[in-house]
Order: sequence, then structure tokens, then C-alpha cells
Amino acid sequence: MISLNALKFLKKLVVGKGERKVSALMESTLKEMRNGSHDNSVNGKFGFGGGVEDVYGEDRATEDQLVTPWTVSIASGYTLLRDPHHNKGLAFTEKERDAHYLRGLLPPAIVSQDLQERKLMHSLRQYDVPLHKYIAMMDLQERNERLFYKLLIDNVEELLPVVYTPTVGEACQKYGSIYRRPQGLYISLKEKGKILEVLKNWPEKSIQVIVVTDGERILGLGDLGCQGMGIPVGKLSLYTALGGLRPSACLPVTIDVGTNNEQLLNDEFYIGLKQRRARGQEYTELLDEFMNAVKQNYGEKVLVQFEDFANHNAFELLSRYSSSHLVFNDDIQGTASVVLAGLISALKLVGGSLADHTFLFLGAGEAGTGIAELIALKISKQIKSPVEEARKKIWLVDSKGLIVKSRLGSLQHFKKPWAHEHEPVKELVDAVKAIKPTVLIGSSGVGKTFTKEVVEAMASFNEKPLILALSNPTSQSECTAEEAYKWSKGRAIFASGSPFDPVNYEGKVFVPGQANNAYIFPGFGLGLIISGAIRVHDDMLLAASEALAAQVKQENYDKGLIYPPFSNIRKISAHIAANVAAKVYELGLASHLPRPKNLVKYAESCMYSPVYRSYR
Ligand SMILES: O=C([O-])CC(=O)C(=O)O
Ligand SMILES: [Mg+2]
Repeated sequence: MISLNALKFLKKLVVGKGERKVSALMESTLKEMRNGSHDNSVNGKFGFGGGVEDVYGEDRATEDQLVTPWTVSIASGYTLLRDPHHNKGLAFTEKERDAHYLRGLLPPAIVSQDLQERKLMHSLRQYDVPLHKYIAMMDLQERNERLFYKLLIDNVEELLPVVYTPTVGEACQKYGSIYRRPQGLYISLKEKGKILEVLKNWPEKSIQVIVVTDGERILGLGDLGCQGMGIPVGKLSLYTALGGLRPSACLPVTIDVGTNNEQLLNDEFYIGLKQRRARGQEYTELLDEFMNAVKQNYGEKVLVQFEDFANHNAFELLSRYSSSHLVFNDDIQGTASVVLAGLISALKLVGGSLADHTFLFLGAGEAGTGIAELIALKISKQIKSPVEEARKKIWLVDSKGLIVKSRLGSLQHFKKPWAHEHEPVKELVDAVKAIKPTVLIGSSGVGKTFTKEVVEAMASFNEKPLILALSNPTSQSECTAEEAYKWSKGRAIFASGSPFDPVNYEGKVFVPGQANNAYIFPGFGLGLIISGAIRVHDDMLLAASEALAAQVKQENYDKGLIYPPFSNIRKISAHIAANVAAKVYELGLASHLPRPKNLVKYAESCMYSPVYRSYR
């Protein structure tokens, strides 16, 4: 059997410098490899590996790629500088400049990746407007992918708010105006009947994670239609930076079935279909075709993460595909897992067990009911009683008031389990006074709803009220960190979905935590992928929560934090991945056998590194 290196050498000989078709000789060799012992892990373990590569190799020239229906282009010279996957800018060495026809195309200076990083961080810090920083980062991603990830990984606390929440929200609102190049696949109603072909147009073939949205509920900003693309792009950047998945294994997808956002429909710069949203059968058929095409094209181990769908579709899609595909809804399950981790960790500060607490939610959509359900599952396991019993400690308020038995007839199905016996209560503040929760969680997507009166009420019967303002972006946060500390006279334990700066209250500095699913999904996905999971199970979410909570250190608690800092996120993700993978193996849902002994070490060894490679 011919080795892969020999094959790459052959390919160089055959294909040469230009843009040519892959030869029949190579086709047959590849066929032989596919039928023989070759395991498709071209770059080592599941394609994560590292080392010295020739410019044609790395994680692009997989055998799959060589049999695409279109021409394989090989980068060299000017094309190499224009290829973001391989471009190193001024970091190309003298030898590389000679070997790859770069002489004269670059100024003479040769700089290290570290110096490039310092220069870029310096120029990013000159921008005052967050959206300008976002655009600069997107430009970098389009120009030099490894440098983009190096910046993001090394400066995660500074750059997360730039490429992700909250700035990504504004980017989506203005996506039509700032659109430069496609960063993911757009699948609209026009592609109905052709989705498999559309998937084949994407240049990367070994996809491991897809993040898909239909743009109907982008953060707490509502229906942004096709411009929701910023969300899958941002989430997948985090999959790589925080969870260590290869960028080429990540596919952002936006399903465009129209938008009901009048402003966008009347906006000449809008990039999506100018029609109202398709519903019912037309919608279902498109999603069905997409999910089937995904399985057909990438196999059953590709993870599909649903993101920012409106409630009605989010629950429906998750239940429809969870028994046939590897699917995960970040807003229902990822948010639930991160909040549960925060609660487990907060017990060290507030005392008692989960079952000793009373929970009140404002918001009974995907996030609210998802979190409530996972808390109930955890409590039911702890007190060894049915989940129905555990639910009694959890109360939800929606736009019509407290969810109570007398409303059962008119409630959507996902709210029904939370209808407890109680007289009707309309306002949140009255619900707080009546239920006397120890934990208040905001997940309604509506900002400024935790008023002074609400926070004061929480502080009147709790020594340390636990207040989580989860809605995103910052404009939709139920209250600010400063308000929570001020109105509770410095007693609240506070975390929020979007980041807030530390607050100085009467001489003491309080550091708010960020209860954002970004802590969970990258490590969770990594755990599924390294174990070759074929289905997601709720126990895996619990495993992720426990792993995250275990990463909070005394020095974090001392500052009032219930989450570890993001600066350690890669290590945290490895622990989450290991705990999730362990559960996948335990449940018999793993397809990568045998189980590695040390799963943390294994997860770490699988992670993508953004350090430049040497090109022969
Ligand atoms: O994107 C985020 O920051 C968290 C999230 O999933 C959402 O708010 O929908
Ligand atoms: Mg989301």
C-alpha cells in the first residue's frame, strides 16, 4: 500500500504548480486506499494532528477532497498568499519563499508569529467601536486563519466580546452592509431539492460539526433572517479556539426561509430572501431535506448544533432528529448545562444542596424550560425521586405571569410541566414576593426586567440572592452587574449571559461571572467527537456541568465568581470533553473504540494548534 506522504509527493509531480485536474492515476490509488487499510485519519487522530507539512497537505488534501467533482487547486506563489488556510504573511521563511515562488511578492522582513500577534493586537486596540474590531477580526480570519486563532486563543478574554456576544449581535443586525465573503453555506428555499449538491459545493469535506440557524431568534434581538449567519460563524470560531476543533472541520449554515422582519424586508442591503417566513410543510420539508443530506454527505457522526431558532421550531427540531441524528440545541441544552454548572458551583457560597433551593425564572422559552428541566433532572437523581417531584421546586413566569395550573388549557406544550398549583400572579415582582425564590433566573430575551424592586425583594429574604441575567446581548440583559450589586447592597451573587466589567461597590471589587453556553458547547462537542458519539443523551449534559463546576477554584469564589475565568478555557474544555466522552462510553453510544485510558490527556492531544507549520 502506498503511504500518504508518497501519495502527496506523487500529487505534487502530477499536479505541478498550476490548477489541473487530479489524474486518473491518483484517483485509482485513492480508491485503493479507501478500499484498503487506510483509515481516513489523514492527519493523525481524527484529523487533528500536527507537525511539519508540505503546503499541499495539512488538513485540506484529504482523499475525499481529491475526488470532488470540481478542480482541486494547489496554492503556490501569489495564490498561496491569498489562501487563508496556508498564508503566513511575513512569517514565511527564506527557504519557504524560495520553494513556494514567493520571492518578490513579500517585503524582505521576516517576522515571527508572535510579533505578528503583537502588531495586530496593538492595531485592534486603536479601534474604539466594537464593530470595527469585529470587522478587523473577520478580515484577519479571511487573510490568515492561523494568526486569527492564535490571537483569539492567546487573548480570549479580550477578544471573546469582539468575535462573539455582544458584538456579534450588532454584526448580524448590520450583516448586509458589512458582508464581504461567504463564511458559511446559505441554504434557501431556492435550493430546495438540491441541498445535497449545495453541501458538495463547500470546499471542505471532512466536516465534524455544523452549527445551523434559521435566523428567527438571534440572541435576544429577534428575527434577523439570513443575517443570522454571524451566529454560526461566531460559534464555530469558538469551537476551534475554545474547544480545539480543526477550522476545516467546522461548517456554518444558515437556512433562509424568509424573514418577518419588516425593516429587513425593506432594506436594500438585505442579503436574504425578500419574503415572509415559510411555515408548516414547506419549512419542514426543507429542514428534512437538509438533515438527510447532512447524514448522506458526512455520515452519522457529524454533530449538528441548532442555534437561535424560535421556540416553536427549536423544540420540534430537537425532538424530531434526536433519535436519528447526532443533534444538540445550544440554547436549550448548552445554556441549561452552563447554568446548572453555575448553580452547583454557587452552592459553595450559598450553602445547601440543589434540592434545598427554590428557583424562579422570568422567561419560559427554550433557555428557561431547558435549564429548568436539567435542574429538575439533577435534583431527581440526588433525592432519588421522580422528576415530577423535583419540578415542584421550580417556578416559571412568562409574558402572561406566573405559570399556574389554571392556565394549563392555553399553555404551549413545553410550559405545561411547570404549571403548579397557585393563584394567578401577573407581575414578576409579585411572583418573587409570593414564591420567595433563592435563585432568580432571567431568560426572556427582554432587557431591564429585573428592576430595583425585584432585586430588593430578592435581597429582603436571601442573605446571598443568586441572580442570573442570561439574556443577550448586553442591551437585553435583565439587569446590569452594577445594578445587581448596588440594589442588593453588595450581597448578590451575579452572573450574566453577556460580559460585564468588574464593579467597585463601596470599596469592594465584585467580578461578575459570564453564564454563557460558550463554556459548554466547545468542550461538549469535542467530547462527542473524540468518542465518536452517535447520539446525545441528557446525562452527557450533566457530565459537562459537573466538569465545569469542578474547575472553579477558591480564588474565583473569593471574588464572587461562580465560573472559572475564560483564560483557562482550553484546559476547561478538555475536562468537559473528557467527562462527556466518559459518559458516551459508559452509555454504550461511542463508536471510537477502544476507549482511551486518560481521556483528559487524549482530549488535549486532539486539540488544534494555531502555531504555523513549516512548509517543505
Ligand atoms: O450566543 C450567545 O451568547 C448565547 C446564546 O446562545 C444565545 O443568547 O442565544
Ligand atoms: Mg444561541
